[in-house]
Amino acid sequence: GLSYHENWGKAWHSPEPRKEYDVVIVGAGGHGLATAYYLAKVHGIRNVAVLEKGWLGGGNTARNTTIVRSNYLWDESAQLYEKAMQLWEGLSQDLNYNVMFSQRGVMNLAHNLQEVRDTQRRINANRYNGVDGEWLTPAQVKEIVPNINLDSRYPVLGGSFQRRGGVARHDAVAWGFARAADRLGVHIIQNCPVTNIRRKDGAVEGVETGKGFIKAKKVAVVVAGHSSVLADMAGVRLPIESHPLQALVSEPVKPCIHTVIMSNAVHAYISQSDKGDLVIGAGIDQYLGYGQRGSFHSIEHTLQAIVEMFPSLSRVRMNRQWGGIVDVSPDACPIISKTDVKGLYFNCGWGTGGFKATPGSGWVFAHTVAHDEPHALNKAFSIDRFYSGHLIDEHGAAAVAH
Ligand SMILES: Cc1cc2nc3c(=O)[nH]c(=O)nc-3n(C[C@H](O)[C@H](O)[C@H](O)COP(=O)(O)OP(=O)(O)OC[C@H]3O[C@@H](n4cnc5c(N)ncnc54)[C@H](O)[C@@H]3O)c2cc1C
Ligand SMILES: CSCC(=O)[O-]
Repeated sequence: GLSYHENWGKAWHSPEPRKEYDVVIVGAGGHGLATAYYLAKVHGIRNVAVLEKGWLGGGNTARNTTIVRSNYLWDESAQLYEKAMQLWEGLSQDLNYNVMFSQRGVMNLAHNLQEVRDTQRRINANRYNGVDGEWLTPAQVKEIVPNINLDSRYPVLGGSFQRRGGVARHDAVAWGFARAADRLGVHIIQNCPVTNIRRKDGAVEGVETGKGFIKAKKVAVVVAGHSSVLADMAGVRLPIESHPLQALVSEPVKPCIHTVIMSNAVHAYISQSDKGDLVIGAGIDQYLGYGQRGSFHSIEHTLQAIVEMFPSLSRVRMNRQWGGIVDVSPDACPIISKTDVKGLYFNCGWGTGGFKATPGSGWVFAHTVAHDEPHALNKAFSIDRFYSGHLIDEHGAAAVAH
């Protein structure tokens, strides 16, 4: 370990890898770091290494628009995301690190009769699962969002509102989980790409990395957009497509958006950061790619949609645009699962919406790795569903259609 002075101010150590660990987690994004934390805290498994090819929290965890909600349609999804929501509500205290979770509400707009019916159905389904949600009339939408244009080419006929939803500081989530896991003895090893997953007699043996071979009884892969790359190393087939997903922020302006507003039909969503930037996003670029960038037409389409809903923002300057690589599954639901290789587990397929699940994803994945069996909350999200056909289609709740 480091002396007090060496360690002073460091949130986590940077150890050299041991030759062997009980569990190796590939990917130090929010989900991987949360998995390590809950393995150590809940299951007492501390001989764990999180291997990260770049810097911790540098992937989608650092690149997302930070929306947190749990108002998904199907029981399996609503219960999993609601577990995450409940963990969010105590996360800063648990990690002793302010993740800046701001429950300012999340609004999903309806622009035609079908969306009205689908949205009201989802609110009722949410209530069965103990997920808060209410229907807003257009007047109620306007009361919460005074500068919205209700009468654009896509008239606002109402919307759902989840008041417990909101936003969080994405970097702080990664830093909080990393610091807490480190203090429980987890090794977080950055600049350590996994280049192969070694197997023997149908079981995982360990991983080859930029820092040499590391033996492990269990390997848990949480690499989001690179999931297919890692799966290929282990001969595992995943029904995952990797697409660019872009977002952008404006110059800081005075507080004018006090909640999160999402529209599937107009195809954009917006919130305002504590610094005053308007945080804007939409759907994926339709081509497959591993570049953390996207096409200009996606940004243009998104801004047209935003100006359609908020004409008053038409002269605000955009400051930054970026992209991530999202791992989209056929039913817009995650795969949190054992595989046919003994001791090898995958947690992926979160697509455009996994940040909101971060604590819940880590919590159930840690259980799955510790017990070699899924928790009741992720049992339905096994890779086998793509063989059995028991999909859980959440494209409608994915906020901005993939
Ligand atoms: C622009 C954008 C906006 C989004 N907005 C939202 C939102 O508002 N709300 C929401 O819920 N979700 C949102 N998402 C989705 C969300 O960001 C992701 O689902 C979630 O962050 C995935 O977390 P993760 O830890 O699994 O992945 P990541 O944070 O990407 O972590 C995976 C890590 O694995 C590492 N890795 C990859 N290959 C290797 C290797 N071979 N060896 C070692 N390490 C490796 C990567 O470097 C990376 O650090 C958005 C995504 C993007 C891109
Ligand atoms: C990128 S979309 C965010 C969400 O799913 O709420």
